[in-house]
Formats: sequence, structure tokens, C-alpha cells
Amino acid sequence: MRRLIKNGQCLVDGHLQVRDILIADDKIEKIGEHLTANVPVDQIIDAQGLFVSPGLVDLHVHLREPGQTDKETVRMGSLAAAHGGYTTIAAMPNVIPAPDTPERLKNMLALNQRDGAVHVVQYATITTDRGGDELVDMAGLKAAGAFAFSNDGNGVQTAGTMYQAMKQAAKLKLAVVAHAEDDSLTYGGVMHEGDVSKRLGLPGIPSVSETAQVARDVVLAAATGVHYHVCHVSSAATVQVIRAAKAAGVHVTCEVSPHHLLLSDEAINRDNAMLKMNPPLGSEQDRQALIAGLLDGTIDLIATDHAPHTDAEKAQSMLKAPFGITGSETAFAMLYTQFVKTGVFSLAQLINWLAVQPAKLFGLNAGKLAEGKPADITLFDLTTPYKIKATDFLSKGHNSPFIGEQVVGKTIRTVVSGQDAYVNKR
Ligand SMILES: NC(=O)N[C@@H](CC(=O)O)C(=O)O
Ligand SMILES: [Zn+2]
Ligand SMILES: [Zn+2]
Repeated sequence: MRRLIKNGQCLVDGHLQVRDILIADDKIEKIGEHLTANVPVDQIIDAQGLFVSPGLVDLHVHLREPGQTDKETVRMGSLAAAHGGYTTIAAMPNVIPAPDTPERLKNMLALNQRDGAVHVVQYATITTDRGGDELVDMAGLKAAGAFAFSNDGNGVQTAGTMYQAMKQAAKLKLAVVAHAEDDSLTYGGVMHEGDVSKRLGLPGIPSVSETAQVARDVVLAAATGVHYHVCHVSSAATVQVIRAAKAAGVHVTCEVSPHHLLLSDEAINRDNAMLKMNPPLGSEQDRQALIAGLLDGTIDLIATDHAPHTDAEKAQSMLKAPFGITGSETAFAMLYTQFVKTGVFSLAQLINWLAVQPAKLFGLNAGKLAEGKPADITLFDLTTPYKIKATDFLSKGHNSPFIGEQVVGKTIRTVVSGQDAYVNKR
């Protein structure tokens, strides 16, 4: 099967240029100008006026299956990813049961393979059931196909446990991907501790709960040589710790989520669970530090932390509702609209953080449009405005604070291994 994506705008050395892309089965066969004349094809896809991007890569999603399929499933979560322009996603292990044994991991890989609309790679846990201090069989999990190790949803509370995990992961050459949160510093908070939490009378989470654990971990990472990746960095002080660690040569990388770039706690003007997530939205100064961190290379990439919950759960007060918001279907358009249209980021930078870097830093064969590479390609409309609507979401979760936003950057088509994973019916 040969398909030709014609007359799209591709990033070439950081600038948009008209290119044709010829797909043969699951690979990109050729990229060039005016490819039609000499090649027979089965289908021509008119990409005139559209941005043709490498399929986006999301290192942080929650698919909730097995165990919480009322919130999300592999099928719907991966379709949501395709709708957002993602062609590869990495699924977090806070499911029930958690992938903490080779057998459980293999079951999840089979499910991801069967139901995934995009490529789905799978994190294994660091400790049994993501709690306590009993390390998983890391070698066995690697052999079974683990992408990396993470206890996301919770921090690893004991330094000694993290140290042993890092030593083994270093030997296995897999990353330790950390949800950094010291439980002794969170005080049952539901939002960032600061002026806004005080004004609203809601219990606050001090940002030191994140920073202190990252500071501990970069020391352990330096000692073990592991690839240590920090999830959803949210505070200025954490950015500073990572900046210093990188300068000292520690193998540390990190991600920021779209919502921490787009919103601060100042957006919380009432008890609103749509703005409750972990880590919480920081101060405006934190938000500015995250943007600066991306721009100076301290922050390596953007990952959504797509965390669907049921409508009923998120209709509750911030005191009761679970932490987390969805992100797969809004990330590109929100970031493009808020940061590229306004000149804060270039389109090439945004694609670097959403596709190129996540693939490169984790050794995924993705994130790049080139001859011989997998045909994982997304077509975006960068000009027609549209409104983000919950009824357009393919995710089972509707818990997004971006519903109602007017944006540009609509996904028109998402191609995974040469096949359509999502097509917008314009
Ligand atoms: N981010 C969140 O607020 N929630 C995530 C867990 C996590 O990413 O830590 C979830 O699984 O719901
Ligand atoms: Zn987390
Ligand atoms: Zn998460």
C-alpha cells in the first residue's frame, strides 16, 4: 500500500517548506518536492495548507486499564492520543493490578498491542504495587518488555529504596522516571500552598514536597549513573535543582506538562476540581520559570500527564475529587495557540519538545520525518479557529480545564505505521 501526502508544510531546518511524503506500507519511502509524476500510488492525501508533523510522542499518560475502565481504557485513551496528534504514548503503571511482575507486564503489553490505536509503550513499577520498599524484578521486567521504571502517582519515599532501584536500572540501561513527592511534606493539601490557597481557605501543598525529593534523587542519580527523568516538574526551585544537576554532569532529564505552562494557581478563583492535579498548579513565578527552563534546555520535553477521571468524581469539591486532568486532546492546540501564535516559542521548538526530544532521550524510533523511518505522521490545521468541546473528546474523561477555549491547531489526520489512526471529518 502506497500513499502520498501531497503539498503539506514540513519543518525543514526549522522552517516550513512544501513537501510531499510517500508512504510505502508502514514506512516513509521518500520525502521531496513534486513526487507524484514518477510514482504510482494507491491514495493521495491532499495536505495543501496543513502542517505535516512527525507524530507526537507523549511519555506520560494514564490509560487506567486494567482496573479502572470507568475512567479510561487502552482503546479510548489511545484514540484520544491519536485525536491529539500523538502516534506514540507511554502508559503509566498506576493501574490495578500494577505491572510489577513480568507476567502482569506481559498481559498489559498484549492488551496495549490489541487495543492501542497508536504505539503504546509500558512503564513497569519500581516497587511492588508502587508502594513500600520491595523492589520489583527489574531484570525480569526489562526482559518482558518494560519501557522504563516509574511509581507514578506516588513518590518513592525511602532514599535507600530509590538508591537500590537506580543501581539496578543503571545496570539494565533503563530510566527511572520519577513522580517526585515527599509524602511527609504534603499535609493533605489539595492545591499549591501560597497566597491563593490562603485566600480560598483550601489546604496547600508546599512546593518543597517536590523539590526536596528531586534534590535527593539527583544526588542518588549522580552516584549511580542512572538515567533519572523527573515527571511533571512544577516549581521554580525544582527547575533550579535540575539546572544545577545538569551543569554538574548528572544524567537527568525532565518533562513539564502543558497545564503547568499554561496556568498558575491564579486561575483557581473558587473551589474547582477541574484545576486539581498533582503536582498542583504553581505560582505565576513558577510558571515563568518553567517557560524559561524549556527555553534554556533545563526542561527537555513536554508530556501531558493525561489523567482521566469520571465526571462524578470531578464534580466533587477539591477536598474530595481525585488529582488529575486530561491532556492528550488539548495539548498541541493549546500550546500552539498560547505560545507559538504569540511568538514565545517557535513551531520547531514546540515540535522538538512534543516529538523529537521524547523519542531521542528514550531511544524510541519515532519523532522524526525521514526516509526509512516509521510512517507516524500528523496533519494539523494551523489556521482555522475552533472551540474545544467535551463532546469532541474520544477519551472517557472530560476533566479538562480547557473546555470552551478558542484555539487553532486542529488535528486533521493522524497516521500510525502508515494507517489512519484518526481522521477529522471536516
Ligand atoms: N497527575 C495527577 O494528578 N494524577 C495522576 C497521577 C500522577 O500523575 O501523579 C493520576 O493517575 O490520576
Ligand atoms: Zn505523577
Ligand atoms: Zn501521571
